[in-house]
Amino acid sequence: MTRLVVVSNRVALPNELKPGGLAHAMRSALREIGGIWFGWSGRTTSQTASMAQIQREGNVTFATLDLGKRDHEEYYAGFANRTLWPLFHFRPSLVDFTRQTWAAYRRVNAIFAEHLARFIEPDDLVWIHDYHLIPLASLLRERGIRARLGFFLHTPFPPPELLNMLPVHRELFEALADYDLVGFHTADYLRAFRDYILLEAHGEVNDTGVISVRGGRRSFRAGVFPIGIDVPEVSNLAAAAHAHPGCAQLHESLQGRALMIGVDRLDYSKGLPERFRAFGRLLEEYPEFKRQVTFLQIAPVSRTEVAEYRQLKRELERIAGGINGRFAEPDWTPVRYLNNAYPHAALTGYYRQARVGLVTPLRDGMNLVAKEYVASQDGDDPGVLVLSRFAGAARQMGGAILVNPHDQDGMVNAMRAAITMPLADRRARWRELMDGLEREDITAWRRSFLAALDVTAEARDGRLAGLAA
Ligand SMILES: O=P(O)(O)OC[C@H]1O[C@H](O[C@H]2O[C@H](CO)[C@@H](O)[C@H](O)[C@H]2O)[C@H](O)[C@@H](O)[C@@H]1O
Ligand SMILES: O=c1ccn([C@@H]2O[C@H](COP(=O)(O)OP(=O)(O)O)[C@@H](O)[C@H]2O)c(=O)[nH]1
Repeated sequence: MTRLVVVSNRVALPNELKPGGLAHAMRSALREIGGIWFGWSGRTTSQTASMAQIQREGNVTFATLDLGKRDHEEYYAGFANRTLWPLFHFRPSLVDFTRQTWAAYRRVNAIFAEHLARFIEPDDLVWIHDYHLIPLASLLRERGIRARLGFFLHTPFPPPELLNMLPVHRELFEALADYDLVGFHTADYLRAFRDYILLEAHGEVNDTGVISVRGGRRSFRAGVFPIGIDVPEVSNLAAAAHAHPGCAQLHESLQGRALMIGVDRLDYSKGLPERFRAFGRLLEEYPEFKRQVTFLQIAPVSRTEVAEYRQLKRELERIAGGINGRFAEPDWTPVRYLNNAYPHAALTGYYRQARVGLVTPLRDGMNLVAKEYVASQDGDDPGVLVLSRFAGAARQMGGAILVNPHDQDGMVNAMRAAITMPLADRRARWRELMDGLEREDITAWRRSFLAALDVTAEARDGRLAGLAA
């Protein structure tokens, strides 16, 4: 029987609240069909564990590993989040490359491969996620694993001119060819990947999308699979959220003022300083919004092991304090800035109360908050989404007001247009956006990727059988 084995650095263990789109998305996908989820436990110990811990919830088995302090620091906080994350988010000046963290990245991937190889069966579909685990297919193949291996990248994939700044780019990116299928959120990322293969890996892409490398000895596929959300689940939570005490308190505290909301991990890719400054400019240029609009930014801390994330936290405290110091009045605080994480039962209710959803990253693989905001609205009186053109979600969500977060005037105009948009326009935009969310939801994402992986590997086995005959 075919089993699904999901592998990711971040695992959403039962009853754990962990902000981050990948964990939320995989939780919904696995709950639907069951399977095994393997990854880091989220705990660091003195030494990386020699045994995976197993726990079960319904039809999902979680197998997780504690990472040693040094492995975690060099692999997760080091190569994954100080080298690859800024590189994939078009921030070369933040890229910090060392041979030491590169070695740790390969070491931890080899540990993952060693554990996984023990329980992968030949008929399994193995779905590996994100930039933490790029070398895993090669390491599993070296250990004799013949099962179907798929990889999905949740971040952007930048053009080759950026990627080739990484001293080890060939070794790292050519390893993607050992998967049967490589998936991206958008056609832009796929194009950049194909360009990389043509220019740097001397590969070829044929008319049917098959990519061949290593002088034609290895072929695989790559495709576009935009991640979605569980629309009815989010909509139902939002509709029921008025009963949630936190939602009722928020409603009362607004005293009829319009709410603008942002919900993001505290990450420099999310464009938070730009968003805060644009809100300050809005109040300066359009004083009629003073006392009429409140901006709530939920920004749970993230990756605090990395210095840039700690600096960003200080910067946002300074900007929010500056805006409040300048514009606040005894009974109105323009910016409410929170570092706590909230469960979906509360978040969906906050989204529903917000006249405007601000999702303005400088770069983002997809951005699920944009989709959750729309699915949480009341269709009779929906809010308006202001969305960065640099989020993968912008490729599917043309019904939002699209902005360039580097353009402060444009951001101010977009905020103003969103707050004042007439009901008929809000309804029309919302309907268009909801149609898209329902068409390309979490189930469609999971099904289309796994169906393509099934076909791809069958084709590969056919070729291998043909070669052997
Ligand atoms: O695991 P963390 O280091 O705490 O970070 C959380 C996740 O952040 C990134 O999420 C991405 O996946 C989302 C779903 O596809 C997508 O919408 C978003 O644009 C991405 O940023 C990261 O890629 C994950 O690996 C992390 O788990
Ligand atoms: O306090 C919070 C903040 C965020 N999230 C969730 O974290 C995910 C963020 O995913 P997104 O794709 O927007 O960005 P990422 O953090 O993965 O880069 C979304 O499902 C949010 O609802 C959450 O549950 N609680």
